[in-house]
Amino acid sequence: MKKIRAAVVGYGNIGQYTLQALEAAPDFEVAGIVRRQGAKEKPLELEQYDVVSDIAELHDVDVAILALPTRECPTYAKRYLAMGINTVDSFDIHSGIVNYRAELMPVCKEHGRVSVISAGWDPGSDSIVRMLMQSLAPKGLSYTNFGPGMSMGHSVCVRSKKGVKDALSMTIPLGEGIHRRMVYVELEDGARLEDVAAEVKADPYFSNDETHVFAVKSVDEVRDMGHGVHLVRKGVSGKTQNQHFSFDMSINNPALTAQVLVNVARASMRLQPGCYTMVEIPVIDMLPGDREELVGQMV
Ligand SMILES: NC(=O)C1=CN([C@@H]2O[C@H](COP(=O)(O)OP(=O)(O)OC[C@H]3O[C@@H](n4cnc5c(N)ncnc54)[C@H](OP(=O)(O)O)[C@@H]3O)[C@@H](O)[C@H]2O)C=CC1
Ligand SMILES: N[C@@H](CCCC(=O)C(=O)O)C(=O)O
Repeated sequence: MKKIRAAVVGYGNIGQYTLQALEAAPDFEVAGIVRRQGAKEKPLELEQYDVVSDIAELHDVDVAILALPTRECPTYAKRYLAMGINTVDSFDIHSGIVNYRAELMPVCKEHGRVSVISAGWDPGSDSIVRMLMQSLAPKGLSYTNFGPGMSMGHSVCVRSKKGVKDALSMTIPLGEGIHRRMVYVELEDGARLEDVAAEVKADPYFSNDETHVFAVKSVDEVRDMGHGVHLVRKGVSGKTQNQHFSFDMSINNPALTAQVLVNVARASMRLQPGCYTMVEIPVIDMLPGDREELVGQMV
């Protein structure tokens, strides 16, 4: 069977784990890696692959996996869809997802392509669990409690601020879906901690949460990419109260995000043109293998 040709766009944390997930998948082949610096200083593990600065230099790309800072995803997605390439990304600004989907929908329709947005673990697989729990007890309360662990999205956001060389944002659960942000920054020479802290606290990624910013000598010495979630719902099924559901996981953040991106890249090849979030995709389309066999094994 013909393999799906996927390009990895951006070779940071998620990009590196995406390459591993593609190499482990039976139905994919790597079309190449797109980096801002192209093939300059090509890492050893990329020796066998085309590394380019523009996706147009790669041939027959079915799907581009955008392993980019969230705020860069819309620009790249629109360009690639217009080139006839499906896109998937892990855009994680929850309040921006509806608008982002509306922005990409006409582009997908015009070019007959598929984009799966906000696919990771949150937003992403957690969104499916939240929706399933809500359907099982339509009345009630749900809470998503993260961590403690490293948020890649929040860390990327802090790294984009002037005067920041490197950053780690840890998410600390306070209960009932409330979190504290502990941010560790390595500053550029001459940068002032109070200026950086003010910019971070004003950013929509942080502005709704209690946030503390600390300067450290080396972010590398304090970084651990573990994370997790405890999702709970207590509510009412039909007219019966006190139904209690929970979902837990403890994970390596970029490894899980990358696996989900590969799963939705696969699903993108099976969907009608349009822009989708994960809750809109049949879960079975995210797995490799024969549909009948999967139904037989897992239903
Ligand atoms: N939905 C979810 O569950 C999750 C979502 N995420 C999202 O994944 C995103 C990426 O995280 P992570 O991999 O840790 O980030 P990194 O910073 O490690 O990697 C991003 C890569 O994108 C490229 N890049 C950086 N800046 C720009 C720019 N301005 N324009 C174009 N390309 C750029 C670089 O690759 P190169 O130098 O090769 O060009 C960089 O290494 C986060 O922003 C987060 O929102 C992460 C985890 C979970
Ligand atoms: N989008 C997150 C994954 C979910 C955890 C989270 O949102 C958080 O720690 O705040 C990330 O970028 O790591």
